[in-house]
Amino acid sequence: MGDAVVGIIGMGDMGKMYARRISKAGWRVLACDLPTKTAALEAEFSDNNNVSILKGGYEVSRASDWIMYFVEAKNIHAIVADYGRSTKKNAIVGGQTSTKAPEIAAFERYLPADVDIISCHSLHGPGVDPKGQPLVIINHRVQRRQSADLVKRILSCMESNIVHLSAEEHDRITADTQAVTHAAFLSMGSAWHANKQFPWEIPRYVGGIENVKINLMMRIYSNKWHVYAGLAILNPAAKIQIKQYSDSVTEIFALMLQTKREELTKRIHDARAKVFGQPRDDDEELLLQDDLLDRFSLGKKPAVRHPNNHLSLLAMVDCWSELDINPYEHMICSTPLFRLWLGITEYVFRKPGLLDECIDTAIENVSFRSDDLKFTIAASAWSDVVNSGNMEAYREKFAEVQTYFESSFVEATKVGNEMIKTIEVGLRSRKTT
Ligand SMILES: NC(=O)C1=CN([C@@H]2O[C@H](COP(=O)(O)OP(=O)(O)OC[C@H]3O[C@@H](n4cnc5c(N)ncnc54)[C@H](OP(=O)(O)O)[C@@H]3O)[C@@H](O)[C@H]2O)C=CC1
Ligand SMILES: O=C(O)C(=O)Cc1ccc(O)cc1
Repeated sequence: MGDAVVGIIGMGDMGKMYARRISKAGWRVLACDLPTKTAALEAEFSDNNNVSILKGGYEVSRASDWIMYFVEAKNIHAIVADYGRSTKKNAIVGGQTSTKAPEIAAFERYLPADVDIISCHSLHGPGVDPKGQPLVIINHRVQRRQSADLVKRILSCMESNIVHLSAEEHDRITADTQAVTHAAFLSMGSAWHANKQFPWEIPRYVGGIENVKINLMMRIYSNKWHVYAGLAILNPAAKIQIKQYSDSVTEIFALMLQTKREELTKRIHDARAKVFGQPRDDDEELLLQDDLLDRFSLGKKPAVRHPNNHLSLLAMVDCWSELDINPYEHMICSTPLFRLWLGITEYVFRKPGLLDECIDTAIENVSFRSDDLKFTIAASAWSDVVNSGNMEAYREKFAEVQTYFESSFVEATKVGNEMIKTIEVGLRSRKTT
Protein backbone atom coordinates (compact mmCIF):
# COMPACT_ATOMS: atom_id res chain seq x y z
CA MET A 1 0.00 0.00 0.00
CA GLY A 2 0.96 3.65 0.16
CA ASP A 3 3.52 5.24 2.46
CA ALA A 4 0.86 7.09 4.43
CA VAL A 5 0.57 6.19 8.11
CA VAL A 6 -2.84 5.91 9.75
CA GLY A 7 -3.19 6.97 13.40
CA ILE A 8 -5.93 5.63 15.68
CA ILE A 9 -6.58 7.27 19.04
CA GLY A 10 -8.94 5.13 21.14
CA MET A 11 -8.63 1.36 20.73
CA GLY A 12 -12.08 0.32 21.95
CA ASP A 13 -14.36 -1.85 19.83
CA MET A 14 -14.54 0.46 16.81
CA GLY A 15 -10.89 1.55 16.93
CA LYS A 16 -9.73 -2.08 16.98
CA MET A 17 -12.04 -3.03 14.13
CA TYR A 18 -10.60 -0.22 11.98
CA ALA A 19 -7.01 -1.01 13.01
CA ARG A 20 -7.44 -4.65 11.98
CA ARG A 21 -9.06 -3.91 8.62
CA ILE A 22 -6.79 -1.04 7.60
CA SER A 23 -3.62 -2.90 8.59
CA LYS A 24 -4.83 -6.00 6.75
CA ALA A 25 -5.12 -3.89 3.61
CA GLY A 26 -1.40 -3.14 3.97
CA TRP A 27 -1.42 0.29 5.61
CA ARG A 28 0.83 1.03 8.55
CA VAL A 29 -1.20 1.85 11.69
CA LEU A 30 -0.03 3.65 14.83
CA ALA A 31 -2.54 3.28 17.65
CA CYS A 32 -3.03 4.09 21.30
CA ASP A 33 -5.55 4.01 24.11
CA LEU A 34 -5.21 5.17 27.71
CA PRO A 35 -1.83 4.22 29.27
CA THR A 36 -3.49 1.58 31.50
CA LYS A 37 -4.33 -0.43 28.36
CA THR A 38 -1.04 -0.13 26.47
CA ALA A 39 0.44 -3.44 27.62
CA ALA A 40 -2.72 -5.44 26.90
CA LEU A 41 -3.01 -3.85 23.44
CA GLU A 42 0.63 -4.61 22.68
CA ALA A 43 -0.02 -8.25 23.53
CA GLU A 44 -3.24 -8.36 21.51
CA PHE A 45 -1.59 -6.90 18.39
CA SER A 46 1.82 -8.56 18.81
CA ASP A 47 1.29 -10.79 15.77
CA ASN A 48 0.28 -7.87 13.54
CA ASN A 49 3.38 -6.34 11.94
CA ASN A 50 1.44 -3.39 10.53
CA VAL A 51 0.08 -2.17 13.88
CA SER A 52 2.30 -0.45 16.47
CA ILE A 53 0.89 0.47 19.86
CA LEU A 54 2.28 3.81 21.00
CA LYS A 55 2.29 5.39 24.44
CA GLY A 56 -0.43 7.97 23.81
CA GLY A 57 -2.18 10.48 21.58
CA TYR A 58 0.80 12.88 21.34
CA GLU A 59 2.99 10.17 19.83
CA VAL A 60 0.27 9.02 17.41
CA SER A 61 -0.55 12.61 16.36
CA ARG A 62 3.06 13.56 15.66
CA ALA A 63 3.80 10.57 13.42
CA SER A 64 0.59 9.87 11.43
CA ASP A 65 -0.77 11.25 8.17
CA TRP A 66 -4.47 10.59 8.86
CA ILE A 67 -5.29 10.63 12.55
CA MET A 68 -8.70 9.33 13.61
CA TYR A 69 -10.25 9.78 17.03
CA PHE A 70 -12.23 6.69 18.13
CA VAL A 71 -13.15 7.98 21.57
CA GLU A 72 -16.33 8.72 23.55
CA ALA A 73 -18.16 11.70 22.03
CA LYS A 74 -18.62 13.22 25.47
CA ASN A 75 -14.81 13.43 25.83
CA ILE A 76 -13.89 14.53 22.31
CA HIS A 77 -13.46 18.17 23.27
CA ALA A 78 -11.00 17.48 26.10
CA ILE A 79 -9.10 14.83 24.14
CA VAL A 80 -8.62 16.95 21.00
CA ALA A 81 -7.65 19.87 23.26
CA ASP A 82 -4.86 17.64 24.58
CA TYR A 83 -3.49 16.03 21.42
CA GLY A 84 -4.68 18.29 18.59
CA ARG A 85 -1.80 20.72 18.68
CA SER A 86 0.74 17.87 18.30
CA THR A 87 -0.75 16.94 14.92
CA LYS A 88 1.90 16.43 12.24
CA LYS A 89 2.25 19.32 9.78
CA ASN A 90 -0.09 19.03 6.75
CA ALA A 91 -1.70 15.89 8.17
CA ILE A 92 -5.41 15.01 8.01
CA VAL A 93 -7.58 14.58 11.13
CA GLY A 94 -10.98 12.92 11.49
CA GLY A 95 -13.12 11.08 13.99
CA GLN A 96 -15.57 8.23 14.29
CA THR A 97 -17.88 9.73 16.92
CA SER A 98 -21.56 9.27 16.12
CA THR A 99 -22.44 12.98 16.31
CA LYS A 100 -20.37 15.36 14.28
CA ALA A 101 -21.22 18.80 15.73
CA PRO A 102 -19.02 18.48 18.86
CA GLU A 103 -16.26 16.63 16.99
CA ILE A 104 -15.99 19.25 14.22
CA ALA A 105 -16.18 22.09 16.77
CA ALA A 106 -13.25 20.57 18.67
CA PHE A 107 -11.23 20.10 15.46
CA GLU A 108 -11.86 23.67 14.33
CA ARG A 109 -10.87 25.01 17.71
CA TYR A 110 -7.73 23.00 18.46
CA LEU A 111 -6.15 21.85 15.19
CA PRO A 112 -3.41 23.90 13.51
CA ALA A 113 -4.58 25.71 10.34
CA ASP A 114 -2.43 23.58 8.00
CA VAL A 115 -4.29 20.40 9.02
CA ASP A 116 -7.13 19.14 6.79
CA ILE A 117 -10.28 17.86 8.49
CA ILE A 118 -11.88 14.75 6.98
CA SER A 119 -14.15 12.75 9.23
CA CYS A 120 -16.12 9.56 8.84
CA HIS A 121 -18.83 7.43 10.44
CA SER A 122 -19.51 3.73 9.85
CA LEU A 123 -23.24 3.28 10.30
CA HIS A 124 -23.02 -0.06 12.08
CA GLY A 125 -21.60 -1.61 15.22
CA PRO A 126 -18.16 -3.23 15.49
CA GLY A 127 -19.55 -6.77 15.12
CA VAL A 128 -21.20 -6.16 11.75
CA ASP A 129 -19.40 -6.85 8.45
CA PRO A 130 -18.78 -3.35 6.97
CA LYS A 131 -19.18 -4.67 3.40
CA GLY A 132 -22.14 -2.94 1.78
CA GLN A 133 -23.01 -0.91 4.90
CA PRO A 134 -23.15 2.90 4.63
CA LEU A 135 -19.95 4.77 5.50
CA VAL A 136 -20.29 8.55 5.70
CA ILE A 137 -17.30 10.69 4.71
CA ILE A 138 -17.29 14.36 5.68
CA ASN A 139 -14.79 16.45 3.72
CA HIS A 140 -15.03 19.36 6.12
CA ARG A 141 -11.83 21.36 5.58
CA VAL A 142 -9.88 20.19 2.57
CA GLN A 143 -7.01 22.37 1.44
CA ARG A 144 -5.24 19.68 -0.58
CA ARG A 145 -7.05 17.46 -3.05
CA GLN A 146 -4.75 14.57 -2.30
CA SER A 147 -6.09 14.50 1.30
CA ALA A 148 -9.58 13.50 0.14
CA ASP A 149 -8.09 10.97 -2.29
CA LEU A 150 -5.94 9.42 0.44
CA VAL A 151 -8.83 9.00 2.88
CA LYS A 152 -10.95 7.43 0.14
CA ARG A 153 -8.17 4.99 -0.71
CA ILE A 154 -7.64 4.04 2.92
CA LEU A 155 -11.35 3.52 3.56
CA SER A 156 -11.87 1.46 0.41
CA CYS A 157 -10.74 -1.60 2.39
CA MET A 158 -14.02 -1.47 4.34
CA GLU A 159 -15.91 -2.26 1.12
CA SER A 160 -18.70 -0.06 2.46
CA ASN A 161 -21.03 2.19 0.49
CA ILE A 162 -19.52 5.65 0.70
CA VAL A 163 -21.95 8.52 1.29
CA HIS A 164 -20.62 12.11 1.19
CA LEU A 165 -22.41 14.49 3.56
CA SER A 166 -21.73 17.70 5.44
CA ALA A 167 -21.51 17.47 9.23
CA GLU A 168 -24.90 19.19 9.56
CA GLU A 169 -26.59 16.84 7.08
CA HIS A 170 -25.08 13.89 8.91
CA ASP A 171 -26.41 14.99 12.30
CA ARG A 172 -29.89 15.76 10.99
CA ILE A 173 -30.21 12.36 9.33
CA THR A 174 -28.81 10.38 12.26
CA ALA A 175 -31.19 12.21 14.63
CA ASP A 176 -34.05 10.89 12.46
CA THR A 177 -32.66 7.41 12.05
CA GLN A 178 -30.60 6.53 15.11
CA ALA A 179 -31.54 8.77 18.04
CA VAL A 180 -35.30 8.40 17.79
CA THR A 181 -35.08 4.66 17.04
CA HIS A 182 -32.96 4.14 20.13
CA ALA A 183 -35.46 6.17 22.20
CA ALA A 184 -38.19 3.69 21.26
CA PHE A 185 -36.14 0.63 22.23
CA LEU A 186 -34.78 2.23 25.40
CA SER A 187 -38.38 2.92 26.40
CA MET A 188 -39.45 -0.68 25.71
CA GLY A 189 -36.65 -1.96 27.94
CA SER A 190 -37.49 0.52 30.71
CA ALA A 191 -41.18 -0.47 30.56
CA TRP A 192 -40.48 -4.21 30.73
CA HIS A 193 -38.07 -3.58 33.57
CA ALA A 194 -40.62 -1.41 35.42
CA ASN A 195 -43.20 -4.20 35.07
CA LYS A 196 -40.62 -6.79 36.18
CA GLN A 197 -41.09 -8.72 32.94
CA PHE A 198 -38.78 -10.70 30.72
CA PRO A 199 -40.87 -10.30 27.57
CA TRP A 200 -39.76 -13.59 25.97
CA GLU A 201 -41.40 -15.43 28.89
CA ILE A 202 -44.80 -13.88 28.10
CA PRO A 203 -46.73 -15.53 25.23
CA ARG A 204 -48.15 -12.23 23.95
CA TYR A 205 -44.58 -11.05 23.30
CA VAL A 206 -43.33 -14.10 21.40
CA GLY A 207 -43.29 -14.46 17.61
CA GLY A 208 -43.15 -12.17 14.57
CA ILE A 209 -42.73 -8.48 15.20
CA GLU A 210 -42.35 -9.02 18.95
CA ASN A 211 -39.13 -11.00 18.33
CA VAL A 212 -37.62 -8.10 16.42
CA LYS A 213 -38.58 -5.61 19.15
CA ILE A 214 -37.09 -7.76 21.92
CA ASN A 215 -33.89 -8.61 20.06
CA LEU A 216 -33.17 -5.00 19.13
CA MET A 217 -33.97 -3.78 22.65
CA MET A 218 -31.50 -6.33 24.03
CA ARG A 219 -28.91 -5.33 21.45
CA ILE A 220 -29.00 -1.71 22.58
CA TYR A 221 -28.87 -2.46 26.29
CA SER A 222 -25.97 -4.88 25.80
CA ASN A 223 -23.92 -2.08 24.18
CA LYS A 224 -22.15 0.89 25.82
CA TRP A 225 -24.28 3.67 27.32
CA HIS A 226 -21.92 6.42 26.14
CA VAL A 227 -22.56 5.59 22.48
CA TYR A 228 -26.32 6.19 22.84
CA ALA A 229 -25.97 9.09 25.26
CA GLY A 230 -23.59 10.85 22.88
CA LEU A 231 -25.88 10.26 19.92
CA ALA A 232 -28.93 11.66 21.68
CA ILE A 233 -27.63 14.34 24.02
CA LEU A 234 -24.88 15.87 21.87
CA ASN A 235 -26.89 16.03 18.65
CA PRO A 236 -28.91 19.26 18.68
CA ALA A 237 -31.46 17.83 16.21
CA ALA A 238 -32.12 14.71 18.30
CA LYS A 239 -33.93 16.39 21.19
CA ILE A 240 -36.77 17.57 18.94
CA GLN A 241 -37.25 14.11 17.42
CA ILE A 242 -37.21 12.32 20.74
CA LYS A 243 -39.64 14.81 22.29
CA GLN A 244 -42.03 14.40 19.35
CA TYR A 245 -41.82 10.61 19.68
CA SER A 246 -42.71 10.87 23.37
CA ASP A 247 -45.60 13.27 22.59
CA SER A 248 -46.90 10.91 19.89
CA VAL A 249 -46.83 7.98 22.34
CA THR A 250 -48.67 9.98 25.01
CA GLU A 251 -51.34 11.34 22.66
CA ILE A 252 -52.05 7.99 21.02
CA PHE A 253 -52.20 6.22 24.38
CA ALA A 254 -54.65 8.87 25.63
CA LEU A 255 -56.94 8.17 22.64
CA MET A 256 -56.78 4.45 23.45
CA LEU A 257 -57.66 5.03 27.11
CA GLN A 258 -60.59 7.23 26.13
CA THR A 259 -61.65 4.61 23.55
CA LYS A 260 -61.93 7.35 20.92
CA ARG A 261 -62.00 4.94 18.01
CA GLU A 262 -62.83 7.43 15.27
CA GLU A 263 -60.24 9.98 16.32
CA LEU A 264 -57.57 7.32 16.75
CA THR A 265 -58.36 5.75 13.38
CA LYS A 266 -58.22 9.11 11.60
CA ARG A 267 -54.93 10.07 13.20
CA ILE A 268 -53.30 6.74 12.37
CA HIS A 269 -54.69 6.59 8.84
CA ASP A 270 -53.60 10.17 8.12
CA ALA A 271 -50.09 9.36 9.33
CA ARG A 272 -50.05 6.22 7.19
CA ALA A 273 -51.10 8.16 4.09
CA LYS A 274 -48.35 10.73 4.67
CA VAL A 275 -45.53 8.26 5.33
CA PHE A 276 -46.49 5.21 3.25
CA GLY A 277 -48.93 6.57 0.66
CA GLN A 278 -52.24 4.89 -0.09
CA PRO A 279 -52.75 1.33 1.25
CA ARG A 280 -52.43 -1.55 -1.24
CA ASP A 281 -54.17 -4.89 -1.05
CA ASP A 282 -51.04 -6.99 -1.65
CA ASP A 283 -47.92 -7.32 0.48
CA GLU A 284 -45.39 -8.13 -2.24
CA GLU A 285 -43.45 -4.93 -1.76
CA LEU A 286 -42.98 -5.26 2.00
CA LEU A 287 -39.44 -5.10 3.37
CA LEU A 288 -40.18 -8.06 5.67
CA GLN A 289 -42.26 -11.22 5.45
CA ASP A 290 -43.95 -13.18 8.31
CA ASP A 291 -42.13 -16.50 8.17
CA LEU A 292 -38.82 -14.65 8.48
CA LEU A 293 -39.93 -12.72 11.55
CA ASP A 294 -41.05 -15.85 13.40
CA ARG A 295 -37.66 -17.52 13.28
CA PHE A 296 -35.79 -15.41 15.81
CA SER A 297 -37.35 -15.95 19.17
CA LEU A 298 -35.90 -16.03 22.67
CA GLY A 299 -39.06 -17.80 23.92
CA LYS A 300 -41.42 -20.57 22.81
CA LYS A 301 -43.91 -19.43 20.20
CA PRO A 302 -47.56 -19.81 21.31
CA ALA A 303 -49.94 -21.82 19.09
CA VAL A 304 -52.15 -18.78 18.49
CA ARG A 305 -50.76 -15.30 17.72
CA HIS A 306 -51.78 -12.63 20.24
CA PRO A 307 -52.79 -9.36 18.59
CA ASN A 308 -50.96 -6.29 19.93
CA ASN A 309 -51.85 -2.63 19.40
CA HIS A 310 -48.15 -1.86 18.70
CA LEU A 311 -48.25 1.52 20.40
CA SER A 312 -44.49 1.96 19.89
CA LEU A 313 -44.88 1.58 16.11
CA LEU A 314 -48.07 3.63 15.76
CA ALA A 315 -46.26 6.45 17.58
CA MET A 316 -43.21 6.13 15.31
CA VAL A 317 -45.23 6.77 12.15
CA ASP A 318 -47.20 9.53 13.88
CA CYS A 319 -43.86 11.13 14.84
CA TRP A 320 -42.49 10.90 11.26
CA SER A 321 -45.72 12.35 9.97
CA GLU A 322 -45.75 15.23 12.48
CA LEU A 323 -42.14 16.12 11.63
CA ASP A 324 -42.55 15.64 7.85
CA ILE A 325 -39.90 12.94 7.79
CA ASN A 326 -39.82 10.44 4.93
CA PRO A 327 -37.88 7.52 6.46
CA TYR A 328 -37.18 5.94 3.05
CA GLU A 329 -35.12 8.97 2.06
CA HIS A 330 -32.66 8.01 4.80
CA MET A 331 -32.03 4.44 3.60
CA ILE A 332 -28.72 5.42 1.93
CA CYS A 333 -27.45 6.49 5.35
CA SER A 334 -29.13 4.00 7.67
CA THR A 335 -27.99 1.46 10.27
CA PRO A 336 -29.10 -2.19 10.32
CA LEU A 337 -31.16 -1.38 13.40
CA PHE A 338 -33.03 1.43 11.63
CA ARG A 339 -33.73 -0.74 8.60
CA LEU A 340 -35.23 -3.44 10.82
CA TRP A 341 -37.24 -0.85 12.73
CA LEU A 342 -38.57 0.61 9.47
CA GLY A 343 -39.18 -2.95 8.29
CA ILE A 344 -41.48 -3.87 11.18
CA THR A 345 -43.15 -0.46 11.13
CA GLU A 346 -43.92 -0.81 7.45
CA TYR A 347 -45.15 -4.35 8.10
CA VAL A 348 -47.73 -3.16 10.63
CA PHE A 349 -48.88 -0.26 8.46
CA ARG A 350 -48.94 -1.93 5.08
CA LYS A 351 -49.72 -5.60 5.62
CA PRO A 352 -53.35 -5.88 4.61
CA GLY A 353 -55.62 -5.99 7.67
CA LEU A 354 -52.90 -5.64 10.30
CA LEU A 355 -53.29 -1.93 11.02
CA ASP A 356 -57.05 -2.31 11.51
CA GLU A 357 -56.35 -5.21 13.88
CA CYS A 358 -54.00 -2.91 15.86
CA ILE A 359 -56.66 -0.22 16.10
CA ASP A 360 -59.30 -2.78 17.19
CA THR A 361 -56.89 -4.13 19.80
CA ALA A 362 -56.04 -0.61 20.98
CA ILE A 363 -59.70 0.15 21.64
CA GLU A 364 -61.06 -3.22 22.78
CA ASN A 365 -58.26 -5.18 24.42
CA VAL A 366 -57.18 -3.92 27.82
CA SER A 367 -54.57 -6.62 28.50
CA PHE A 368 -51.76 -4.32 27.24
CA ARG A 369 -52.90 -1.25 29.20
CA SER A 370 -50.48 -1.68 32.08
CA ASP A 371 -47.51 -2.29 29.73
CA ASP A 372 -48.57 0.63 27.53
CA LEU A 373 -48.85 2.93 30.53
CA LYS A 374 -45.30 2.02 31.60
CA PHE A 375 -44.10 2.49 28.03
CA THR A 376 -45.67 5.95 27.85
CA ILE A 377 -44.05 6.97 31.13
CA ALA A 378 -40.71 5.55 29.96
CA ALA A 379 -40.78 7.40 26.61
CA SER A 380 -41.46 10.64 28.43
CA ALA A 381 -38.73 9.98 31.02
CA TRP A 382 -36.14 9.22 28.31
CA SER A 383 -37.09 12.41 26.48
CA ASP A 384 -36.69 14.39 29.71
CA VAL A 385 -33.22 12.94 30.36
CA VAL A 386 -32.07 13.71 26.82
CA ASN A 387 -33.51 17.19 27.05
CA SER A 388 -31.77 17.85 30.36
CA GLY A 389 -28.41 17.09 28.74
CA ASN A 390 -27.39 15.26 31.91
CA MET A 391 -24.97 12.49 30.90
CA GLU A 392 -24.76 11.05 34.40
CA ALA A 393 -28.57 10.75 34.69
CA TYR A 394 -28.58 9.00 31.30
CA ARG A 395 -25.86 6.59 32.44
CA GLU A 396 -27.70 5.69 35.64
CA LYS A 397 -31.01 5.12 33.87
CA PHE A 398 -29.35 2.98 31.21
CA ALA A 399 -27.32 0.96 33.72
CA GLU A 400 -30.35 0.04 35.81
CA VAL A 401 -32.13 -1.63 32.88
CA GLN A 402 -28.87 -3.08 31.56
CA THR A 403 -28.26 -4.86 34.87
CA TYR A 404 -31.81 -6.24 34.86
CA PHE A 405 -31.40 -7.92 31.44
CA GLU A 406 -27.68 -8.70 31.72
CA SER A 407 -27.94 -12.46 32.33
CA SER A 408 -29.67 -12.96 28.95
CA PHE A 409 -27.31 -10.87 26.79
CA VAL A 410 -25.19 -13.77 25.52
CA GLU A 411 -28.17 -15.71 24.17
CA ALA A 412 -29.88 -12.54 22.92
CA THR A 413 -26.76 -11.40 21.05
CA LYS A 414 -26.49 -14.78 19.33
CA VAL A 415 -30.13 -14.77 18.22
CA GLY A 416 -30.00 -11.03 17.38
CA ASN A 417 -26.89 -11.39 15.18
CA GLU A 418 -28.48 -14.26 13.30
CA MET A 419 -31.67 -12.23 12.86
CA ILE A 420 -29.84 -9.17 11.55
CA LYS A 421 -27.74 -11.25 9.16
CA THR A 422 -30.73 -13.07 7.69
CA ILE A 423 -33.17 -10.19 7.51
CA GLU A 424 -30.51 -7.77 6.22
CA VAL A 425 -29.96 -9.86 3.09
CA GLY A 426 -33.63 -9.40 2.23
CA LEU A 427 -33.65 -5.73 3.13
CA ARG A 428 -30.57 -4.96 1.06
CA SER A 429 -31.69 -6.80 -2.04
CA ARG A 430 -35.05 -4.97 -1.84
CA LYS A 431 -33.18 -1.66 -1.56
CA THR A 432 -31.14 -2.17 -4.69
CA THR A 433 -33.98 -3.39 -6.92
N1 LIG B 1 -20.06 0.95 19.19
C1 LIG B 1 -20.70 1.28 18.10
O1 LIG B 1 -21.64 0.58 17.70
C2 LIG B 1 -20.28 2.48 17.31
C3 LIG B 1 -19.60 3.53 17.90
N2 LIG B 1 -19.26 4.64 17.18
C4 LIG B 1 -18.57 5.76 17.82
O2 LIG B 1 -17.17 5.45 17.85
C5 LIG B 1 -16.58 5.95 19.04
C6 LIG B 1 -15.92 4.79 19.79
O3 LIG B 1 -16.91 3.85 20.12
P1 LIG B 1 -16.55 2.43 20.72
O4 LIG B 1 -15.29 1.93 20.12
O5 LIG B 1 -17.76 1.61 20.61
O6 LIG B 1 -16.31 2.85 22.25
P2 LIG B 1 -15.26 2.25 23.32
O7 LIG B 1 -15.67 2.75 24.65
O8 LIG B 1 -15.17 0.77 23.12
O9 LIG B 1 -13.88 2.88 22.85
C7 LIG B 1 -13.41 4.18 23.17
C8 LIG B 1 -11.98 4.00 23.68
O10 LIG B 1 -11.29 5.25 23.76
C9 LIG B 1 -10.53 5.22 24.95
N3 LIG B 1 -10.07 6.55 25.37
C10 LIG B 1 -10.68 7.45 26.18
N4 LIG B 1 -9.91 8.53 26.33
C11 LIG B 1 -8.79 8.32 25.60
C12 LIG B 1 -7.61 9.07 25.38
N5 LIG B 1 -7.41 10.25 25.94
N6 LIG B 1 -6.65 8.54 24.57
C13 LIG B 1 -6.81 7.35 24.01
N7 LIG B 1 -7.91 6.58 24.20
C14 LIG B 1 -8.89 7.06 24.98
C15 LIG B 1 -11.52 4.58 25.93
O11 LIG B 1 -10.93 4.22 27.16
P3 LIG B 1 -11.91 4.18 28.48
O12 LIG B 1 -12.98 3.18 28.17
O13 LIG B 1 -11.01 3.74 29.57
O14 LIG B 1 -12.47 5.57 28.63
C16 LIG B 1 -11.98 3.39 25.08
O15 LIG B 1 -11.07 2.31 25.15
C17 LIG B 1 -17.69 6.63 19.85
O16 LIG B 1 -17.64 8.00 19.67
C18 LIG B 1 -18.97 6.04 19.26
O17 LIG B 1 -20.07 6.92 19.34
C19 LIG B 1 -19.49 4.73 15.84
C20 LIG B 1 -20.10 3.70 15.17
C21 LIG B 1 -20.58 2.50 15.88
O1 LIG C 1 -27.55 0.42 14.49
C1 LIG C 1 -27.53 1.16 15.51
O2 LIG C 1 -28.24 2.16 15.61
C2 LIG C 1 -26.64 0.77 16.60
O3 LIG C 1 -27.07 0.71 17.71
C3 LIG C 1 -25.19 0.57 16.28
C4 LIG C 1 -24.54 1.87 16.10
C5 LIG C 1 -24.25 2.67 17.19
C6 LIG C 1 -23.62 3.89 17.00
C7 LIG C 1 -23.29 4.30 15.74
O4 LIG C 1 -22.70 5.47 15.58
C8 LIG C 1 -23.56 3.51 14.63
C9 LIG C 1 -24.18 2.28 14.83
